[in-house]
Amino acid sequence: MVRLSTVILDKFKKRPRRFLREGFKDSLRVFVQGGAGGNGLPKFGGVGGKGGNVIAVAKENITLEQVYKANASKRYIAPSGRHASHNFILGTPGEDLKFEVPVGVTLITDLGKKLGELNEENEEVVLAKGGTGGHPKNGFLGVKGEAHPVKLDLKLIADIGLVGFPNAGKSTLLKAISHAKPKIAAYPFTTVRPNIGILSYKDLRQISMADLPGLIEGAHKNKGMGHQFLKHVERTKLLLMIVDINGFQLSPQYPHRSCLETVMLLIKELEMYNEELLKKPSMLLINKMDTEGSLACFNEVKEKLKNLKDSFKDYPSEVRPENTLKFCDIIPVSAKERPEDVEYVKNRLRNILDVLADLEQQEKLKENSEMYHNIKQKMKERQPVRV
Ligand SMILES: Nc1nc2c(ncn2[C@@H]2O[C@H](COP(=O)(O)OP(=O)(O)OP(=O)(O)O)[C@@H](O)[C@H]2O)c(=O)[nH]1
Repeated sequence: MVRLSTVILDKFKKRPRRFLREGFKDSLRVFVQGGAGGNGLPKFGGVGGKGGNVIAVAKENITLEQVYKANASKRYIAPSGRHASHNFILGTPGEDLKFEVPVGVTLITDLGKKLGELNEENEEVVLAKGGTGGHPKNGFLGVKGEAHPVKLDLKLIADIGLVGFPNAGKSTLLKAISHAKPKIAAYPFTTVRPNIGILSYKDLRQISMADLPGLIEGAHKNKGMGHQFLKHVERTKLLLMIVDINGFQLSPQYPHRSCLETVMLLIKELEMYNEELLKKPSMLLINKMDTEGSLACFNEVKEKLKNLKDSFKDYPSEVRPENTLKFCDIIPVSAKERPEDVEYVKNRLRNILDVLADLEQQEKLKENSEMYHNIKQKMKERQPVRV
């Protein structure tokens, strides 16, 4: 009887949701320890070998999931240096232990010290230094290597970060505009991990776009998946916000939000996460413009969207952000029904990114010429005095 009820209970037991089991890993905590230095040999003045360092090396096309699978113990301990001996008066140093991590990882200790950021293929950061070998100054005793846990915090590097509440059409747009194959369904939270799509242009220019899911009203209070994915926006050059012209309602117990309210709420969530995000260049897409009554609705809100800050006063504080994003473009589209809209958006995105790149270049040149000017000035001041 007991067995029977266990079997029945087992059947109805809430199963873990698939996405929770196979979740996208964007952080991993590992333990690193540099090798100990070998002892010296006082009798002959021998010096012990230095311990090996633990080094993280950035690689494209590798995920944190793979890093974890490659070493489930999550311990990286570099070999020690050899002791000095009669035959080898200088102990052989321990080899460095290198392991691969994805490009885009920031390495932080538990005390919050940032050890480095890996943004380019083959870049390296030393996570734990090996100890020095024993020599006269340390009494010929090898020193232990550094040892501490390190958090590998992955922030995707994409040119464009796509944000919107669930069901707005993020996946539909990403699929239409790039080669990505995200899941699409008529219910919220289909996307539970960031998807990256590549926008390819005829002249072979490529732009990456990350669909950042899971954002809902109240995410800053850790509702839903909270701000889990918003950290990825920090590294994008352009924010692409997408909202449904018909507004949004998470579920019947939540209020229905109009299109304008949705835009405000999204800005509010970004602001609550990091107000610096509001300084990013951005573009707003009003989606599902093929649905009934959408044009009338858009004509009604168009001006308000252009002068968003002026509309704030008409809305309660729960909806209203303190500041706003400045949209370079506000474009009505149908991501699902009108490929021409998608093509237009694709070209506008490229134009904005190209302009941004030009500005960045000019800024760099200005900085450089200022730097040269300063150097010249300083050199003049320090010219040797002729007697
Ligand atoms: N009529 C219409 N439906 C659309 C349009 N774009 C998306 N949809 C539909 O809206 C629903 C949600 O689309 P998704 O692309 O999955 O939305 P999402 O924002 O990625 O949703 P999450 O994965 O929950 O974050 C799907 O049923 C789509 O077919 C559009 O332009 N017009």
